[in-house]
Amino acid sequence: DPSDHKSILRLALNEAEKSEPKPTNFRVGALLLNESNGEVLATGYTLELPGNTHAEQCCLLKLSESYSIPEERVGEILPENTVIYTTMEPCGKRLSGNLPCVERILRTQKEGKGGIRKVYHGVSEPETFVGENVGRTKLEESGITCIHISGLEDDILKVATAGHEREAGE
Ligand SMILES: Nc1nc(=O)c(N)c(NC[C@H](O)[C@H](O)[C@H](O)COP(=O)(O)O)[nH]1
Ligand SMILES: [Zn+2]
Repeated sequence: DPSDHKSILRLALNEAEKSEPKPTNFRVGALLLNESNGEVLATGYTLELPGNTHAEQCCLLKLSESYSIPEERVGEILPENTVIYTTMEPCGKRLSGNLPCVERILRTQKEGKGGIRKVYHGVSEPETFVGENVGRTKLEESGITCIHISGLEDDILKVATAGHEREAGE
C-alpha cells in the first residue's frame, strides 16, 4: 500500500544522504527490491563505488559483483518481480557521456521478461544538467512501469542538490 512505498523510498533517501556532495551531479539513493517478498536485494548511492557512478548503477554493480558476473548480465540473476526504488528518476542522458541508468535498467530485461519490471521514483530529474529527462519515456516504451511516489520531494531535492551553488537567500 502507498505508505509502504513511501517508507521504502525513505530507505533510498537514507542512502542518498551518504553521497559526497558535488556541483556536477545529484545525490541520489536507490534500492533493488524483490516485490514478491519485500527482500532488499541491493542498495546504492551516487559515487558509492569507484568511478563516476550513479545510485542505480551501484545497486546493479554490487549485485553483479556478489554473483561474480559483469553488470550487463545482472538481469540473469534478478528474481521475477524485481523493482527499483530511486529518489530521482533514472537518467536518460549523462553529461559525462557514461551509459545512462535507463539503458542499464533496460538491459536487465532479456526478451522483455524478468529483469526490473517497475521503477518507483520520488522526483523527476531537474533540468540542471541535461534539460528534460527523456528516460522515462524509453522505460515505458519497453513495458517498464514508472511510478511516482509523492510526499518526499522537498527532502529528496534538498539532499540531491546539497553540493550545488546556493542562490542568495535560498
Ligand atoms: N538518477 C540519477 N542518479 C544518480 O545517481 C545521479 N547522479 C543522477 N544525476 C543525473 C545528472 O543528469 C548527471 O549526474 C549529470 O548529467 C552529470 O553526468 P554524470 O553524473 O557526471 O555522469 N541521476
Ligand atoms: Zn543514472
